[in-house]
Amino acid sequence: MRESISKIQAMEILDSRGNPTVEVYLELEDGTAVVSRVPSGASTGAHEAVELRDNDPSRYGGKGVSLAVKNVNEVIAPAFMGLPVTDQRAMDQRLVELDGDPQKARLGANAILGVSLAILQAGAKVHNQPLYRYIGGLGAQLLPVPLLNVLNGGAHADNNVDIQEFMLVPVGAATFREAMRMAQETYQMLKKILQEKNLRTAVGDEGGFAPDLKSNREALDLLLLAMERAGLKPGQDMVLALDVAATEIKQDEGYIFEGTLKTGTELIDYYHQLIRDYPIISIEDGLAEDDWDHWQLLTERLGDQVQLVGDDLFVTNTQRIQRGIEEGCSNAVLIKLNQIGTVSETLDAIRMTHQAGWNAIVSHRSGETEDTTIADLAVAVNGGQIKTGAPARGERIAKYNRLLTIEHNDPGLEYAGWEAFRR
Ligand SMILES: O=C(O)[C@@H](CO)OP(=O)(O)O
Ligand SMILES: [Mg+2]
Repeated sequence: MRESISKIQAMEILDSRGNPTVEVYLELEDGTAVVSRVPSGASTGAHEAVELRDNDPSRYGGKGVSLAVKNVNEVIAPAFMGLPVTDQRAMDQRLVELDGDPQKARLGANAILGVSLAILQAGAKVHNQPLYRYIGGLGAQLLPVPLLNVLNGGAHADNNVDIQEFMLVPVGAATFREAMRMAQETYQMLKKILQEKNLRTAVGDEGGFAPDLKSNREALDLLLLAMERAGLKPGQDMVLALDVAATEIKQDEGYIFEGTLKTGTELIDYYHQLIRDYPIISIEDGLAEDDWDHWQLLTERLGDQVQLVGDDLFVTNTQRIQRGIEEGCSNAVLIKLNQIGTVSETLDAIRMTHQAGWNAIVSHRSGETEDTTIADLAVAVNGGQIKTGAPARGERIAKYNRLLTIEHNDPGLEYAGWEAFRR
């Protein structure tokens, strides 16, 4: 059969941080060939599927992925020869069973995801459809609002700012193209303002600037200034989103925030004041991955005023999302393919999230490649939002360019705009 797999071959390549990651080449009987590349996080959650690294200090300081590559070539490839790529769910199920470990620790989620993504791409080619149509069918109608990380702190930068990501959200644009122009002009203006103030314009892992600042509020003030000087109205044309990545600042007794130890409740008070003072539409990981009680309190207090996104809390895992829905923890889920390891399980996580009336935000990792699958995924599931870094650096731009192309080629799609936040 022409859609049967005739070759799967993995190799070690490098991600945007220069760390090794997995690339998978897959070929069908009829010669159709595809390549997938796997991303990698830095502020990873403890409950994520396992990214298999070699732990051999003589290669890449122990970060090599030759074991994961070997697992693809020697374990997965032989088990998939001759199988058709068009039943994604069956293929993913087979991958999950072949591994057998709930966290995919045996073969590695990086090995498994590489194959799952390659199968997805090959399936789209067999059907002669763009990836977003193949995944989403005729239901795919929305171009996502980009959440652009333009100022970095935390684990993604070498500065003294403790919120990991400050993001621009161009909700007021009429099209995706206009959203990118607004974001790009604000990003360039921010650079100019930093230069005027003699602040560093070095960038963090996702392309956002990483200046040393006195406080998180100073960062927010700079962003508002940049918007205004770019001719935009904060709160109308553009709003802000944060990823606190609070798991990274969690200690046994509380959270180390702005130099002092704070309780979960004090952090919630802080966010409350922050959303009164700034046009913030979304706060991700405001609390740590296992602090369910404070997540519940946060949602009770602020859930009707702001989007509260669980990233490390849920790790794209339906068991954890289910608990969050039952206990009223957050009202949105960050979606990362490599946190769970297969395309089908990722789609299940999105479906569960949407069924609860919550938002699903498709996201990159801080370590990325030129793979653009997440751009198509965001369109396919009508997620309405995508988080994929600054409007700079090739590996982030690749996703934005893919969305510009999709918009250009398919005038039937609509930019989500404010609607994305009114689920
Ligand atoms: O925390 C996050 O949301 C991500 C992506 O921005 O970072 P990392 O990939 O390092 O987990
Ligand atoms: Mg996060």
